[in-house]
Amino acid sequence: MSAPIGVVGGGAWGTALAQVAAGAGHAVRLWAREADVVAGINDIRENAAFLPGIELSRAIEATQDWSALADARAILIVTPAQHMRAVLGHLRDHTAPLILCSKGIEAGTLLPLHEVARQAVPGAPIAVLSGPTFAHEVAAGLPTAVTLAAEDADLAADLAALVAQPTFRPYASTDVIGAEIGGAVKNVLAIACGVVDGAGLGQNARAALIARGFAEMTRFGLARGARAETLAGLSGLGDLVLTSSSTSSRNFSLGRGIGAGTPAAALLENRRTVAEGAHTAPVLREAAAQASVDMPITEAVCALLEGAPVTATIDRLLSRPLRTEA
Ligand SMILES: NC(=O)C1=CN([C@@H]2O[C@H](COP(=O)(O)OP(=O)(O)OC[C@H]3O[C@@H](n4cnc5c(N)ncnc54)[C@H](O)[C@@H]3O)[C@@H](O)[C@H]2O)C=CC1
Ligand SMILES: O=C(CO)COP(=O)(O)O
Repeated sequence: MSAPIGVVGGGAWGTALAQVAAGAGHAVRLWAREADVVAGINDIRENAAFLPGIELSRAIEATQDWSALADARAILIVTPAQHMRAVLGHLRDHTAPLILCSKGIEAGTLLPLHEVARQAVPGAPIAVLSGPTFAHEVAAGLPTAVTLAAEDADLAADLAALVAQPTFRPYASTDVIGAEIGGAVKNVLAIACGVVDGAGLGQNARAALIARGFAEMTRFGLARGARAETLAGLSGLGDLVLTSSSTSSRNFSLGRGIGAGTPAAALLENRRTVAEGAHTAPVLREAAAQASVDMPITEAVCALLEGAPVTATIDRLLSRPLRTEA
């Protein structure tokens, strides 16, 4: 039997990706933080806390023991973005490729996650997997496609082949920063689209917001070295279209609640699942200011998360001076 695939993170997405890797024929070791998640996967083949209702493959072995990942041929990293550096500290001496599947930018350093991983695990080649992928659909075997990016084109192609299935199609890329920025920014834009929905502003407004949001993503991405075609691909526009129009998105749902009048703080209090956009928004605002990129939608989302009134925030966005579209 060949070496197993490792997965770090027993949330919805880590569990769904473990199911994908098992479906591609691999033994899978899934490191999870919660004892109840480990017991549920090993004993009744279900992650009831984060991915209920999906029967998990017997090829997945859950563990809380880091040494179980020692012989992994590749490790998928699927923790919330702001915990990634701490979690990677446990893998410091690993040399197997790490595939980062989280979406965000590190607070404080403003670093994209592949640079965090490079610092934390200096001997490991780094790749990024990102795209339109609601965990419950992927785990149920419904089809999708993702971007799998690594600076080394051969590594990207090898890792894509490692996890591919007919219903899970990775497209290899060498644009690592592009794949990361799309996923991070779309979560913030999904909150904004949820606000428009919750406030009852209509479908035209949401379409306009998606288009102007994509312009915002593109400005920021290009300033940080991303390629335009990556931003217009699966990990950028593809994921933006998905999450900006569905209540299956935690970020969209958070925005919808805010738009309907519930304070953001109340919606964020005591949640067990992660809405990454709420963590990314203030970091993105700071990174945009540092790069001198105008991101009015991101600023509006930050204001709403900080408790600004919905109507006044939307009025401010709509009363910006008229400008050219380009
Ligand atoms: N759920 C989805 O459909 C998708 C999620 N992602 C990304 O994957 C990443 C993980 O999200 P999900 O699996 O959905 O999470 P989740 O919301 O299902 O579960 C929360 C996760 O956070 C972990 N966690 C909480 N506190 C922690 C700490 N102090 N240290 C380490 N881990 C901690 C929990 O162990 C659990 O794994 C996020 O960056 C998300 O944006 C990406 C694509 C799809
Ligand atoms: O990233 C996702 C789908 O690609 C999941 O979106 P949410 O985190 O908003 O649920």
